Amino acid sequence: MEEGSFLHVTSPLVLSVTTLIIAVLCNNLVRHLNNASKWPLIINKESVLRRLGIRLGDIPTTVILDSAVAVDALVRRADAFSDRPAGGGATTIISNGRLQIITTVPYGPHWVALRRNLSSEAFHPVRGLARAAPHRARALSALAADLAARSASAVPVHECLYTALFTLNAATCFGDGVVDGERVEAMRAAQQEFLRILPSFRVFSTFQKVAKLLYRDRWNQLVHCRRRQEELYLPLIRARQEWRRTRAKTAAAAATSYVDTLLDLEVPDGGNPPHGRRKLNDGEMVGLVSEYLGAATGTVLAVLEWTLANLVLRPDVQSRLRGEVEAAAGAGGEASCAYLRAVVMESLRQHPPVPSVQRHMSRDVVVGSTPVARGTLVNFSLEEVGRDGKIWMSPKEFIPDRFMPGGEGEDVRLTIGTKEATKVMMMPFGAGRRICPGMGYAILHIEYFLANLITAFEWHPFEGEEVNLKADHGFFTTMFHPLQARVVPRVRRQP
Ligand code: HEM
Repeated sequence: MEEGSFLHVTSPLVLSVTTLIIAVLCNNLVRHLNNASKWPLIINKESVLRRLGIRLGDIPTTVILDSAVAVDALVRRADAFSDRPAGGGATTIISNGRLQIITTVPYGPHWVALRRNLSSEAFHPVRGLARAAPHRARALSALAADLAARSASAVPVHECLYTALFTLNAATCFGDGVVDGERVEAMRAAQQEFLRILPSFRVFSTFQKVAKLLYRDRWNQLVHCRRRQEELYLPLIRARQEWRRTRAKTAAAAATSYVDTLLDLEVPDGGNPPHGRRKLNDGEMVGLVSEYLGAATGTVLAVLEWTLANLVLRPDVQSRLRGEVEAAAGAGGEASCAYLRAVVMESLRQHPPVPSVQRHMSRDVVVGSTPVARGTLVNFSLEEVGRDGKIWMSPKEFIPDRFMPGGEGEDVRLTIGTKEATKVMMMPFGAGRRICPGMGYAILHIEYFLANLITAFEWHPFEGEEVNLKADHGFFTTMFHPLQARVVPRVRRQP
């Protein structure tokens, strides 16, 4: 928890000038010392700045670990807890706040338009999710072939899942027929690199001019990443536009892609008269596409990898799950897969890929019994809620049965609105107005891939490769030691 660093307690004008001077001096000093020294580099800008009390990008933060307090704030007092910090995403940073994506846009009509478009248009149960079924089937069959081809050695599960999920999300994003394999691979590499370095761009979210001066290399890297995304995404957006124009008659039968919905969308123009609407511009489209590909791939991938790792460690859970899925398939898909859902819930409880959610206070509030000043960031830990020993029995153990009838988590729901807010034991998708709009899409894909991967293959530890559940807290929480497994194709019995 960072409390009121130097940058937040002095008048902004004095501060900017002082910081600018310190920044230039510090830059020169560090360069001089590093050039003069014949020893390996021991001084860096961060350490010098921190000693001077300057932490660019830091905002005073209050951390909330208690689920009841979190729900009270996020759900019951949503009016005060609806915004994330301004300038918190690459698109917003690079455009100096002019361009917004769903994650960063302040609560209001622009947010409503962007969010409704994703959850009600792109993820419409029939137009979006159901019509994307062929994309899902293709991605699964390519993944199964990839796993089978590698089954003689330790399978790098993360890598295989990444390729399959990114290809699937690129198809649901840009639509059928406009993305070829080579371009998907280039986009995957660019997006993976972008997410890897994204947390380091936080320094630009406050005092951007000073930060740009101090971290010029990092700024250039950010600009380079965005250019690369524009080079890759804009031609596909144009191709889809053209495809829609020429294939207008048959287009009604095709799946609605996210880009289709963005091309149709009109957002408030924020001008005068107040009710004017406008189309999205190129910068906004690139930002929204990047948000979609990043969120839809990284989260689902993390959940699948954590779940498979736990199944490798727990052959008993694995064979029970396989038995349930095969029985349901044998019954023509009529039977429900309660245990499958329980396994996914247990994985989300223990390993939420997004470990915390943030809200930025636009006025003074009290959270629990803690007064929180305007301008503060409130950080709600989702990880702590799911692992709270006061709520869960043996919280560190992987026990899907806790979500089965009679278990302590039997009634737990993931959608947390006012009705469900009485019994909140986990909230991996957040809560309140800004709860994740991709929940349905994510659960559909996690269960689809898990059910198929578990019936097509047996999952074992690979000799000499320990399954280690240590977490890597990057942009998403993933496995610090990516899963390497022995994946054995199963010979399915003929019905
Ligand atoms: C297992 C999968 C996923 C998990 C655990 C997850 C988790 C989260 C969490 C915790 C938040 C913040 C909620 C809050 O502040 O209260 C969030 C927001 C968001 N998620 Fe997800 N997510 C997942 C999948 C997806 C998918 C598939 C998409 C689709 C593109 C997506 C798009 C978004 C967006 C756009 C937001 C910002 C919503 C807003 O500010 O209104 N997520 N997600």
